[in-house]
Amino acid sequence: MRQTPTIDRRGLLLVLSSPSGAGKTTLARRLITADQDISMSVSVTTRKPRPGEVEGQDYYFVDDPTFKRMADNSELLEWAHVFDNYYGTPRAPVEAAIGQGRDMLFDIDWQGAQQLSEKMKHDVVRVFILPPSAGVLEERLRRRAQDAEDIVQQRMDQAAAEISHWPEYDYVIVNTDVAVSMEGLTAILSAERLRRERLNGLTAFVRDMQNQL
Ligand SMILES: Nc1ncnc2c1ncn2[C@@H]1O[C@H](COP(=O)(O)OP(=O)(O)OP(=O)(O)O)[C@@H](O)[C@H]1O
Ligand SMILES: Nc1nc2c(ncn2[C@@H]2O[C@H](COP(=O)(O)O)[C@@H](O)[C@H]2O)c(=O)[nH]1
Repeated sequence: MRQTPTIDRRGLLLVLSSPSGAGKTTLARRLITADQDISMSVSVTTRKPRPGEVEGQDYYFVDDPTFKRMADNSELLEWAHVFDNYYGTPRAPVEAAIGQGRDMLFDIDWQGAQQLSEKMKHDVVRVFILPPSAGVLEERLRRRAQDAEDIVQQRMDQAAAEISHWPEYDYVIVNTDVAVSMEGLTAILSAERLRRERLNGLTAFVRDMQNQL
């Protein structure tokens, strides 16, 4: 059997944003399980853990002074104030992954997506997840049953503002059915991995071939 040659490439940063409850955490978890070549960026947050959330897996849960110190020391690649709490992306794992040609997945809001795009423009692929309707969004927030009523209401109140950022993204997926959304997401990832600009081993590969011709 003929083998496809391996061509070195830069890692990419796949960003998922959406109004709260549209399903990005659900899609992110599935993608991480299905694809061994992408790993999750674990954010730091001052939010309290939800039932079942695991330290170091869902988030690094810290207090306000710790978050401030990390931001002041440039340990965060981006950070934002979202729904009365601070959230940020630790810098070191992202820089290591990119250099080693590994991909990273981000579940961050539009402010984080903007900051990441400014800093690492060509490495970032942005996907906006929309719910099928406002009614379904509210239903999902309630069915998750992990936030108090006032928090669900606050997130619904913010949904229109969040959604207004969709034109800043490279792709948009309407998350009606998880399996169909996953097909879209994996297609995006496969195509983006093949982009010529990311294949930094391509020049050497082609030159070798030309020398053999
Ligand atoms: N396509 C779908 N069909 C039905 N339910 C879904 C779908 N996608 C996600 N859900 C459910 O909707 C709820 C919210 O999903 P999830 O927590 O993934 O949203 P999120 O966008 O990550 O929210 P947040 O921004 O608050 O973290 C969960 O209970 C999840 O199981
Ligand atoms: N800018 C950033 N936004 C982040 C980060 N981690 C999560 N988030 C976003 O916050 C809201 C709320 O999340 P929840 O877990 O409390 O429901 C959601 O939109 C996330 O995408 C981050 O590091 N930076």
